[in-house]
Amino acid sequence: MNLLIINEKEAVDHMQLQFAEIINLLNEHHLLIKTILPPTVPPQVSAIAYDSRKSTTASLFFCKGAFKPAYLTAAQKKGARAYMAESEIAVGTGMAAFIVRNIQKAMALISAAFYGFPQNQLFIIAYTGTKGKTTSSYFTHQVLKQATSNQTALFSTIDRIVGPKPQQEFKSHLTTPESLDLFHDMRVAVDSGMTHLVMEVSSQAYKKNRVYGLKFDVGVFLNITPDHIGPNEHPNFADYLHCKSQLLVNSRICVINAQTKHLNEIYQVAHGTSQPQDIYLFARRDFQPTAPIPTIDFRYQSQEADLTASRFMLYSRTDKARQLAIDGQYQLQLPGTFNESNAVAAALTAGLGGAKKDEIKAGLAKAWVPGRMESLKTEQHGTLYVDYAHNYASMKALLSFLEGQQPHAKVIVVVGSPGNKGVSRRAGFGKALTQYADQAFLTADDPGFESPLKIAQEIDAHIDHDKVAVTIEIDRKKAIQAAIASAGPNDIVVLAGKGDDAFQKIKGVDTPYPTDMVIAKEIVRGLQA
Ligand SMILES: CC(=O)N[C@H]1[C@@H](OP(=O)(O)OP(=O)(O)OC[C@H]2O[C@@H](n3ccc(=O)[nH]c3=O)[C@H](O)[C@@H]2O)O[C@H](CO)[C@@H](O)[C@@H]1O[C@H](C)C(=O)N[C@@H](C)C(=O)N[C@H](CCC(=O)O)C(=O)O
Ligand SMILES: Nc1ncnc2c1ncn2[C@@H]1O[C@H](COP(=O)(O)OP(=O)(O)OP(=O)(O)O)[C@@H](O)[C@H]1O
Repeated sequence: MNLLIINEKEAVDHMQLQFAEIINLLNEHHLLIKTILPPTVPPQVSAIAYDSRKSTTASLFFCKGAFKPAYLTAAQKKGARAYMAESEIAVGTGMAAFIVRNIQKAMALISAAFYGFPQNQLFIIAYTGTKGKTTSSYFTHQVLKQATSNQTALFSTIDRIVGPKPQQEFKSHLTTPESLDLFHDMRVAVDSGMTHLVMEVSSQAYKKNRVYGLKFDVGVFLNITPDHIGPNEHPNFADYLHCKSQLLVNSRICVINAQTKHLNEIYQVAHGTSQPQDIYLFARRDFQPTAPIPTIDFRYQSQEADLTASRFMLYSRTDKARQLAIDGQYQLQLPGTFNESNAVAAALTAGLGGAKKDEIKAGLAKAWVPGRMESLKTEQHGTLYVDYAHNYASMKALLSFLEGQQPHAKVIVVVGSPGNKGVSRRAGFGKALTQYADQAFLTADDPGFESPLKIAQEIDAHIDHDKVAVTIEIDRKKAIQAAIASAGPNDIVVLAGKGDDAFQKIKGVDTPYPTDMVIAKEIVRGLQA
């Protein structure tokens, strides 16, 4: 954390924004309603902030979201000289003020300008999709890291890597950072010599205008299934799809998984702003669309997939695909047929970013993602998997893959569902468990302000008890202990939903949690002793 502060200082020391530039930018985007410019206030800022706790002298303060006037007062006390908001704020009297139609859009534009439009100095690859964003981003990053001699940044749900030094790696708070943080981190990346950036773009990022005005070199649409629909996220599926599709509107080159649901709608969105020669589609070799779809550029075929690795072939099918020269056999140490699809997306985007076939092969062969399909083989209690599967689609993909690999194994799953979001996941877990599990331990997973017991009971209500033996154990560690203890040597134990998370979100507090894998290893050691 310390180094980020040092970098922040290095990065922002030379930054300044004139009020005239702010006004021009806001006017260009029809966002400015009114300015208040007291003659006593110097007409420029040398810092920007949206959090009073981080506000500094001579700064511009953005009043957004669940804002309280006390935050502006706090910022002013620290030397903020201007604020931007959607309406005038009485406690800001005496400060310069920019009243705007949409504070989130305005903040994104001003942040990009303040940090000197760092995006123009980066080749940016962005992923969206209900599932696979993090995995594909890690795959792509690991390939490009080698291909660019460690000059590729990564902004993912798990980590942000803003420079080549080990100290320039931080845990993420959001999948896609707030716009100000995003442009700040891009600036640091550019100043640290980064030439490429791989990032995840969530649907919320578009909903909340965190990436407003940002153009990507390559935008990838992986897949979409109902998720993130609820009071704090999207009102309905149409809104979710609309927000996700915006990535393609804002990308110079679009890459689309042709097996995604709503393919034709998604392709039309891409086609609205990109010519067909800039749109690449990929699908499995045996994929047979049930309705006419645009030409598929790449096909891939699984050659060998087991519980620890997979090998697949990639074939170009069009002239533009052939030009990338990435046909061939690839190997992954991450199991799961769905990961082949993520790897194809990574191979394509890395190729578009300048990586050569051999570099892609070498990068993918070594690629690894924290908390995604991590396995632990035990002597007496089968094979354990820690995986971030946390909705119906991912749980189905995971469990059907494992069942296909070991049809006779007993499948034991430990899972919970978060509170205050993704409520549809509860029914989804019930359905997937009924389809694929023999035994389920329902437990806590970021219960937030809800009762974890009530959430577990809701999942349970969607399980067919003739097919699955269910135990509710809210203490996650005890649930994992019971699941492992009940597994025989040839069984499969899946610890789902938390991946590499080192906390449980309980009543607004990130409560430290050792991670599923750390707990599993400790339990296995204890059982073997
Ligand atoms: C609903 C939503 O998107 N909320 C986000 C939003 O909150 P907000 O603007 O209301 O901010 P707030 O934290 O309530 O506080 C209000 C304002 O007062 C400021 N403040 C607060 C306290 C103080 O002392 N001083 C002060 O100035 C805050 O910095 C903020 O600017 O802006 C905050 C950062 O500025 C985010 O942390 C917060 O994300 C919440 C926590 C969140 O979890 N969002 C999820 C739904 C999300 O975005 N998820 C997606 C992934 C989903 C997917 O996989 O598709 C993501 O991209 O991460
Ligand atoms: N292409 C895919 N299709 C279906 N399921 C997938 C795919 N890729 C990964 N998964 C499953 O989804 C889980 C989450 O994967 P990943 O973290 O890469 O997705 P994500 O899009 O970043 O998810 P989230 O938005 O929930 O953070 C994995 O642990 C795996 O079980």
